[in-house]
Amino acid sequence: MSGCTAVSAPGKVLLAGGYLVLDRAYTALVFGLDSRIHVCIEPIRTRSGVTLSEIIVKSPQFLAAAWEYGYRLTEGGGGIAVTQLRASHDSSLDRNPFIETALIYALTYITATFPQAISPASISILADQAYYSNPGTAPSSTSQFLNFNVTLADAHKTGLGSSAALVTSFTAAMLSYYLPTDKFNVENEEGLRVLHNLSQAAHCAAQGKVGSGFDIASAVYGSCLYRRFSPSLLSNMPEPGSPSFAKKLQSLVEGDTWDTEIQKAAVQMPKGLRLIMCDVDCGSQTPGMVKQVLAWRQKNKEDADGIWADLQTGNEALARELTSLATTGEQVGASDCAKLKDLFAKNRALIRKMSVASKVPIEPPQQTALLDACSNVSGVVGGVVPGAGGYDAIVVLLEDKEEVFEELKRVLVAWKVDGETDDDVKIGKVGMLGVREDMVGLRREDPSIYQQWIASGDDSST
Ligand SMILES: Nc1ncnc2c1ncn2[C@@H]1O[C@H](COP(=O)(O)OP(=O)(O)O)[C@@H](O)[C@H]1O
Ligand SMILES: C[C@@](O)(CCOP(=O)(O)OP(=O)(O)O)CC(=O)O
Repeated sequence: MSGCTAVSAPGKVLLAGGYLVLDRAYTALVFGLDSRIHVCIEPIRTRSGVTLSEIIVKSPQFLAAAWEYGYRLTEGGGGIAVTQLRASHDSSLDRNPFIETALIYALTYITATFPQAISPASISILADQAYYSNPGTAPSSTSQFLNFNVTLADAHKTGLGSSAALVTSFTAAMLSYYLPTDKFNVENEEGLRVLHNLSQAAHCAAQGKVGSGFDIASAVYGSCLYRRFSPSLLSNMPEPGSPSFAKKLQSLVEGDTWDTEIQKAAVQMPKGLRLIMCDVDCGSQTPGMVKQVLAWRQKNKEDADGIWADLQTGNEALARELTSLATTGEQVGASDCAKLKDLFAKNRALIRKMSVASKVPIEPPQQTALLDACSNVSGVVGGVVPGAGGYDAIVVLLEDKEEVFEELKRVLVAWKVDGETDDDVKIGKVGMLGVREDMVGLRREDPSIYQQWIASGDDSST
């Protein structure tokens, strides 16, 4: 595994501050998770010694998940352009916009910062199980990763932020591989700042929209209190390939115009507590929730400002209480959690107020019933619908004890919704995801953990 560079980035859960975080006047509490997306990059090895001018990207846990790119420096400072290559004449092009955009942005930044002829490379992506609910199979008893036996399009995502973790670890792996450590190092603050800014730019470009970016922030920095960057920073970026794109990207990424605020110390997990994520199977999903909430807010400024201000106060109090319990360093038990319980209940009431007023099912009645049932389990502190809310997930804070975990699991496994609901949405099975919070963001990995996955990455056919 010599010449290999490997990193991983965590998934996320937005415990508090959904919708508010879209506006710089408010903040959000985001927890990184212990489910990670790993990226390993190495020189392309060929038996014949032929050198290919290609970057090959593979996601070997999925069927037919390989993307090959040719690359060239464009004229007029437009940066690096990539062309996806077909595996054979008759095969169709299966594009992966997140990989393609991260590749263009990373190569453009690399060549602008440290001009060089980009050497061919092979990149492997490996995701921890919890990102997808498809049952995987282990290729061997020692493998940390599973084969999902489906294509990426058929994989069922659990909403942990796979594209943000992917873009962040892909970008970090590329920059670490092609740049000398005095130009980029994930182990120092400046390296993380560059990684954050470049990953935000690439992720927004791939998504075709500028979101709050909390998912990229937690992929880079781990759990934190997050205040977003001004959206105008990215909405004014030119298209890749257009004149001076490379210089503009470099000065955007390295410049001091970023106003993101990351407070790591303000979000902590007390000793003796943990988070659990639950995936809810449901018959329908509500598209455009963000659009609808923001449209309602614009038309009902006064009502919305009141709810937003109360939620912000509650969210800050929640962060303060978690941090204050954590900083004692003492084991926290049920008797220490009365204030936390109260804060969860108050925040949920405000979210329901927002939900009813905007007519957007952020915490719909089906989720209220489920969260109430979870909150009644002895040892559970509270739960909320994370992020944008809706029908498909909940996050629960509980005492980190086997018996609490088992009792919660029993309630969830048996969960079914009886009776009619106004919106005709039935939530089905509720599953616990094998994840918990993790404070650590992007980190280097030992490439030997991928050995059995990337041995097949050798391009021995050429
Ligand atoms: N393991 C993976 N390998 C390659 N691409 C991936 C992988 N996981 C996610 N992606 C990319 O990210 C996209 C999913 O992103 P998105 O819809 O934003 O979901 P999420 O909410 O999980 O970020 C996929 O369509 C694919 O392009
Ligand atoms: C509404 C939001 O503030 C939070 C959405 O959080 P989710 O965790 O629900 O997001 P997805 O992973 O994109 O589904 C929008 C934002 O901050 O961009």
